[in-house]
Amino acid sequence: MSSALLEVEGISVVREGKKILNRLSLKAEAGQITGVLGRNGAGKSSLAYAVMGLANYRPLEGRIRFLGKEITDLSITERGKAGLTLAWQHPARYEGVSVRDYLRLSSKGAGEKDLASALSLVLLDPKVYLERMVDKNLSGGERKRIELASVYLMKPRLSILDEPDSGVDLLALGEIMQVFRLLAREGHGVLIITHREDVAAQCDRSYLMCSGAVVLEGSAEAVKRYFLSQCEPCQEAVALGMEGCSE
Ligand SMILES: Nc1ncnc2c1ncn2[C@@H]1O[C@H](COP(=O)(O)OP(=O)(O)OP(=O)(O)O)[C@@H](O)[C@H]1O
Repeated sequence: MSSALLEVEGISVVREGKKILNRLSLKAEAGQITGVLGRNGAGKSSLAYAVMGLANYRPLEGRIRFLGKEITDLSITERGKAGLTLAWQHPARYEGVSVRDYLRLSSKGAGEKDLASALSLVLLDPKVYLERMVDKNLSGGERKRIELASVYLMKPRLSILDEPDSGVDLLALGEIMQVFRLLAREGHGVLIITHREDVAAQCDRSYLMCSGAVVLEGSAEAVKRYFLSQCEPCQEAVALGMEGCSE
């Protein structure tokens, strides 16, 4: 039996008559950071939604397996219970909820010390931030970091992180990658969705996506090189009748 935590096998998703995922296959292993790299519009977020089971992203063909069991027809809630979590590209705001309560919700049983150390991991001072509200007064980057702290406390079997660097400055990025590394070292799986080759390069393995399909799989460094070499795999995608990237 395969050891992969997540196995996506040949899924296709159509939205408003457009095939946004095209027989896409990939795997994410426990204890590893897997990257999905692609330009804007490649279909990365759609892949995350399909894996999480959002209603409009049910595959027309193919299947998704998690921990060896088929989950293609499971609801979002059932997938969450099985250990899948998605940190959205744009984190939500919760008016009237303090950072402390928000973090507590994500991890039953976490004590004050755990909350503080999770905030410190994402470079936010617990003395300042535990009392703040998860509302519009937090900057986008602060909310993003708080969401990542909550994922760290939750410790799902597989965290899917959609553009975890968005709104986060370059200096903090290296530290934040360390949070994912910690999760992987603890045996959890991490799937990072990104359009930045420097983020993908820090993963253990990566996939390059173009026009809803995986066009290259390999070491993160190799995928980064391909991506930077004017995205040659895109030419292959075009040859297969897909749209290819616009650039
Ligand atoms: N509901 C929808 N109806 C029509 N087209 C859609 C819909 N959702 C997504 N798409 C299209 O599918 C393609 C993939 O979108 P997706 O958001 O998955 O890309 P992405 O790689 O995450 O992009 P970005 O890096 O800009 O976030 C895009 O061309 C997008 O316009």
